[in-house]
Amino acid sequence: MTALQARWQELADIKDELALRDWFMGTSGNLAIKVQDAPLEFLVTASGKDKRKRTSEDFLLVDASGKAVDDTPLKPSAETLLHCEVYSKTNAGCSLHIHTVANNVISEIYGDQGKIDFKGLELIKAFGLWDEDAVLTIPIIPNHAHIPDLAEEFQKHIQADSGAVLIRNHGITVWGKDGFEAKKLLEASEFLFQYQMALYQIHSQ
Ligand SMILES: CSC[C@@H](O)[C@@H](O)C(=O)COP(=O)(O)O
Ligand SMILES: [Zn+2]
Repeated sequence: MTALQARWQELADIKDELALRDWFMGTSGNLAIKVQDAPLEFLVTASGKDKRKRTSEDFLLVDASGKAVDDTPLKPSAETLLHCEVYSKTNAGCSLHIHTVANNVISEIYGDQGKIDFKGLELIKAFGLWDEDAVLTIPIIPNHAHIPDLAEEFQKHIQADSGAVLIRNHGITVWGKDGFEAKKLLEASEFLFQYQMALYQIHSQ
């Protein structure tokens, strides 16, 4: 199996798992996985597809600028530039972006603060935060419609080889060493958002 085939299968399996959670409503979401460095090439989801279906046209290979490497009628995700920022600034191997009700609601409630902090919750350990008084901060950025502007805003918050950024009333992008790590951060983030939303509802009664 070539590196390309191995990464394709890895990303297709992640896509299926996220689809089972119903995390691709209305064709939203996009996924990427690095295939090689120097020159950088990564697989990214084709734009506008029903990501619950598994087909041979789900992904295409793009370069560091997000352009298709091969001659193909497929269009890279509209948000490919965000994935480009991740791979150009870190050693991450996988980046995932989804829209959920919980991540949208949390991004709106805490959007004016530009971040949300989580403290004293077991699941922040998924981000490597093991100390009792550790705080997980997830930045929240404005949802610029112009993707180069969004990518510019987004890249300011890429400070490590793994992380997460919320885009206000849009969704979340996470990245990690490989598919397993990125999916772990995504699931942990969504747990934390659902928890916070439930708490908010109780407190506002
Ligand atoms: C159809 S709503 C979602 C899109 O506008 C976008 O935010 C998204 O996540 C998916 O776009 P795509 O171009 O399919 O990768
Ligand atoms: Zn999106």
